[in-house]
Amino acid sequence: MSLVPLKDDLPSFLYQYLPAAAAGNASQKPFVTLTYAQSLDSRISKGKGLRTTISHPETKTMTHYLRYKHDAIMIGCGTALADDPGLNCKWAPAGKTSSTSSSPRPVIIDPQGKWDFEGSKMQQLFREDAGKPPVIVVRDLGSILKRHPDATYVSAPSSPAGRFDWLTLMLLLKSEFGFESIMVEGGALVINQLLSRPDVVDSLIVTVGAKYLGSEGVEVSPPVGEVNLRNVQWWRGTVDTVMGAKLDSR
Ligand SMILES: NC(=O)c1ccc[n+]([C@@H]2O[C@H](COP(=O)([O-])OP(=O)(O)OC[C@H]3O[C@@H](n4cnc5c(N)ncnc54)[C@H](O)[C@@H]3O)[C@@H](O)[C@H]2O)c1
Ligand SMILES: Nc1nc(=O)c(N)c(NC[C@H](O)[C@H](O)[C@H](O)COP(=O)(O)O)[nH]1
Repeated sequence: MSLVPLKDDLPSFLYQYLPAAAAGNASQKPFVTLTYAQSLDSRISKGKGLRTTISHPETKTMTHYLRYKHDAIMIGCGTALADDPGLNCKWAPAGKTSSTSSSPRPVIIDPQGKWDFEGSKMQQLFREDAGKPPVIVVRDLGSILKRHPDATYVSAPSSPAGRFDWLTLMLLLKSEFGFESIMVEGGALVINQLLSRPDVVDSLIVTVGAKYLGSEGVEVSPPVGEVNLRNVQWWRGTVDTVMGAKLDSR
C-alpha cells in the first residue's frame, strides 16, 4: 500500500526532534525518539491484541518519514504479537524509491523469546528485499525454543523480575550494532516506562487522532504520575495533531 505525500511543513516542524539536530553530540547513547499515536482518551489500541488505526494517512506518512531518519525501530513483543508489524520504511525523498537500505533495523524486546520471525510480515518484507531482519533482545540465549537463522538474537542483563534497564539496553544496542538512533514505536508497556526516562529519551513525538477508543482500550499513562515536557510544539493536520516535545528532567 502506498503512502500519501508528506505534508510540506512537517520536516521543518520535526527537525529539532530528530537525530540530525543532535549530530556532533558525543554521546555513548544512541539518540532515542519515543513516538506513538493515541486517541483523545489516551488509548493506543481498541483493546489488548487489537491492531487499531489512529493516524490519518498524512500522519502515517510522517511515521514512515521518522523511520527513514532512524537506524533502528524498537517495539515490545506485545506489539509484535498483536500487530504483526512490518516496521520497514515506505517513504523516500523525491526522485528516490524506498529500499531495504533506507529502512530501519527492527529491534524486538522479547525477554522470553515469545515472538517468532518465521511466518511474520517482517520475514515476508525481508524476503522481498523490502525490510531488514530483526534484532531480538532476550534474557537468556539458551532459553529460546525457536531460533531463526535470519534473525539476530542478543541477550541483555535483566532485573530479578526479568526487566531490562533501558539505558543499559540502549548502550548495548549502540555498542553491538552501531545504532546511532533508535525510534521506539511502543507499545503501552514500553511507552509507559520510557515516559519517565529523560536520561534515555531525547525526543517525544505523539500523534493525537480525533477519536475516542473507550475504556477497554490499551492506555498510555505513566505509573510514576506527573511527567512534564519542554520544547513543546504542535503541528495541525487535516484531522490529527502532532506534538513534538522533550521530557523534562527536573
Ligand atoms: N498506536 C500506537 O502508536 C501503537 C504503537 C505500538 C503498539 N500499539 C498497540 O499497543 C498494544 C501492545 O502494547 P503492550 O503494552 O501489550 O505491549 P508492548 O509492545 O509494550 O510489549 C510488552 C512486552 O515487552 C516486553 N518488555 C517491555 N518492557 C520491558 C523491559 N523493560 N524489560 C524486558 N521486557 C520488556 C515484555 O515482554 C512485555 O510483555 C497493541 O495493541 C498494539 O496495537 C499501538
Ligand atoms: N503512528 C501510528 N499510528 C497508528 O494509527 C497506529 N496504530 C500505530 N501503531 C504502531 C504499531 O507499532 C504498529 O504495529 C506499526 O505501526 C505497524 O507497522 P507497519 O505499518 O506494519 O510497518 N502507529
